[in-house]
Amino acid sequence: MHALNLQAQPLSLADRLADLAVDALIDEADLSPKPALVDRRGNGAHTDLHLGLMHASALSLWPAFKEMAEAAVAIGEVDSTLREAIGRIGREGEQAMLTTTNGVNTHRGAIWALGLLVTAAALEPQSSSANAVTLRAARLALLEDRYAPKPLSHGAQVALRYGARGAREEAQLGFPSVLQRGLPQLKRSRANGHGEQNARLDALLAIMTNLADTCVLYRAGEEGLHAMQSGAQAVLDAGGSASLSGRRRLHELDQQLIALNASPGGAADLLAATLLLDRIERDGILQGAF
Ligand SMILES: CC(C)(COP(=O)(O)OP(=O)(O)OC[C@H]1O[C@@H](n2cnc3c(N)ncnc32)[C@H](O)[C@@H]1O)[C@@H](O)C(=O)NCCC(=O)NCCS
Ligand SMILES: Nc1ncnc2c1ncn2[C@@H]1O[C@H](COP(=O)(O)OP(=O)(O)OP(=O)(O)O)[C@@H](O)[C@H]1O
Repeated sequence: MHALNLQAQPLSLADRLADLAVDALIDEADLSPKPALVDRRGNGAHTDLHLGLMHASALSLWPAFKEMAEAAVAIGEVDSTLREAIGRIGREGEQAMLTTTNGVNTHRGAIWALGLLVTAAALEPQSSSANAVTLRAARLALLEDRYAPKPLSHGAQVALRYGARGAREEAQLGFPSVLQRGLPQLKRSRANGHGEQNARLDALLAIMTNLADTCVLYRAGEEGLHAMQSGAQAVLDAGGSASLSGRRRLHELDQQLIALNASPGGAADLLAATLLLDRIERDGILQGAF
């Protein structure tokens, strides 16, 4: 008779990266109080989203992130074959998301940003600094996907109206909002002893100070975008989320953005990207993986 083998199986690299991506999405959704976004307190400016839906959506994306990482390992270099493979997997992931949420867009931008980063990380797990991973992700984002449909998405409408190129440009430039805003602020606020949740809120605010968020532009135009950028800067200038006057400003910003219907969904995606890259830098990808 054989004894039952209860030893945990080591995770594959793709399993580990999919875990990290889903964790980053759940950490972003749970972080509270985020201005006008879905969080533990409520639905922010959204009528069709809630926290349970964000969690279910994040979990539904695990197979897509795993498959993207596997494609990176199998193909092994940044080329059109890999670009088109992850494009197809991303679209399938989006269908899984829409099936889970009954047609509501919970994570479209996140599939794009985190999908590229997971793929880039899996390509060279030994080279996993945020700089190196975002550079590979940018090279992938610059390649054309011949099979990508070109719908008149909200982002495309905003590009026509305001000239903002949104999620695609952010990735093609190597995620400057993450490298130059989110990650440095996360580290600064941690170093100042502000506590992890406040450091994450400050990182989100730092991203919001400068982002041309197409969700905000679509819903609230340039007035909404200005309110988001200047309001986020005011919170940081007042001492950030950990200070009493920063908290007051953050509450005002939340109220103002909700009144304008200006939900910064693009900034939320880039916070999730920041958390993913921070975790990869701190813990490595290979830990727990083979
Ligand atoms: C590039 C994407 C995001 C489409 O962009 P587009 O601007 O046309 O679309 P849409 O308005 O639907 O949404 C973009 C989403 O990006 C996020 N976002 C908004 N502004 C920004 C910004 N400045 N920076 C980063 N993300 C942003 C928001 O969550 C927003 O909802 C993507 O969905 C896409 O084209 N996918 C095709 C499939 C593919 O190639 N996938 C690759 C798998 S990794
Ligand atoms: N915590 C969050 N709350 C709200 N949106 C988020 C959050 N995290 C990420 N997002 C991003 O915001 C986007 C959803 O924004 P939005 O609802 O404005 O999208 P839309 O489909 O363009 O608009 P609408 O709902 O007006 O049709 C998603 O693509 C998602 O990636």
